Amino acid sequence: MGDRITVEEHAEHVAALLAPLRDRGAAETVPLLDARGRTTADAIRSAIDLPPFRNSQMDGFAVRAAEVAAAPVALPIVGEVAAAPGEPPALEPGTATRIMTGAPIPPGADAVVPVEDTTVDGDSVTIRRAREVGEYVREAGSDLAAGAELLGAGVLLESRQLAALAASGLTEVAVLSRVRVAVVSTGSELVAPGQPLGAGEIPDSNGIALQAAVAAAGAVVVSAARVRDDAEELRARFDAAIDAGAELMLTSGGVSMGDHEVVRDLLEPLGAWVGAVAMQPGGPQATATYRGLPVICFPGNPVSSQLSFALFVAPVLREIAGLPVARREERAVAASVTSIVGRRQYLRGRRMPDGAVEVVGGPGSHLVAALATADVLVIVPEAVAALAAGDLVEVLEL
Ligand SMILES: Nc1nc2c(c(=O)[nH]1)N[C@H]1C(S)=C(S)[C@@H](COP(=O)(O)OP(=O)(O)OC[C@H]3O[C@@H](n4cnc5c(N)ncnc54)[C@H](O)[C@@H]3O)O[C@H]1N2
Ligand code: MOO
Repeated sequence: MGDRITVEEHAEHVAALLAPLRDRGAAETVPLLDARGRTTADAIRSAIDLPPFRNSQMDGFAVRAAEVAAAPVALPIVGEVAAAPGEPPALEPGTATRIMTGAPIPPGADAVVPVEDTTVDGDSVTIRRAREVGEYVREAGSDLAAGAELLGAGVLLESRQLAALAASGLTEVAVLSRVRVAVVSTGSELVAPGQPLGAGEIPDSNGIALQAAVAAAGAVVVSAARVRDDAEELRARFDAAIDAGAELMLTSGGVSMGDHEVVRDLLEPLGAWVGAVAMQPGGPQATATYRGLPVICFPGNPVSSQLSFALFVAPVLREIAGLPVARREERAVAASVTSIVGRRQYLRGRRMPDGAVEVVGGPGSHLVAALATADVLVIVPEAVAALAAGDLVEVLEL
């Protein structure tokens, strides 16, 4: 392991390795309910007017505005139109038609008087308030005309965009395809979460964290596994992941200085970069290509591995998926903290109602439970040895 490289140098290195994933240009068509959180691949035009027909905005009476201008005016009630299939008959001059919200406006009517402004007496209605032409009438295409752009390309689909697609009669949408990722947890001590723990064993929490984080970054996990500290087992797992369609491999563990560093053992002879980044947690890192595909290797400690994904891989995957990048902001630290000069320290923090940020847990990279109570990373620059309560720090939203 040579000199430590900077966080920015490592980020650039990872981004360069992942650059080929940006040019996939691939799209896939998915049902609307599978499209939430995905990004449109193309601009989409509505084939129909929104709303599709002229309809009432109120429960009330469809009238000719000119006939009620001198309100109060009594008109005979002729017929009723509900929000239901079918075309209403034309409004006879000198009459009013009962109408419900969303019901088609009868031909000839040009205004709706809400029921609150009327008095009904048998078959007659007294319109107590005049209305302008067009009042409470929702014109066809007044939201969006047929043929107009409903959504642009690169739009993140949330429930409101899906509603607009459904309203225009679509059942599916072309979205950017997701980067296919393999997650490999290395370590002979690892067992599946929930398995009884033998002596020296721990649950594989990095596997869960990384799979969930990959999905949150808009990519998809196509292969997830644990391997023991055995380079051939890791090789077989990479080969299986490639068979499963993986375009990117992420590993945790096995990159530091011990005697059983499986990631180093397999990848260093293949030309991997294995080194150290001037940060804590997350110092030991590695990058490689395996059979032409990028492999990004995170240190095994749970905080280190989650943090490394968030800093180096998530921004690239999110950009590819069209998702917004994590927010950074400045906050005052609630209490004094110390740091290691020469390392960028990523402390775990929680934003407080008064706007300050409190550091939770210690700096240790094994503190998986404390990380779960954090909502930001508190970034202490390399040159800073200590911060006093009230000092401003940059925080990165988790
Ligand atoms: N002599 C040195 N020792 C270590 C150094 C160093 O520079 N010199 N760096 C330390 C730092 S910092 C880190 S971080 C770790 C990184 O080591 P590895 O990437 O080789 O990770 P492992 O040794 O495999 O595991 C470290 C730690 O994390 C636990 N772990 C691993 N995988 C998982 C998982 N999937 N889920 C939950 N926990 C996991 C593992 O049991 C270890 O406790 O090296 C230090 N040592
Ligand atoms: O850098 Mo290690 O990730 O501190 O624990």
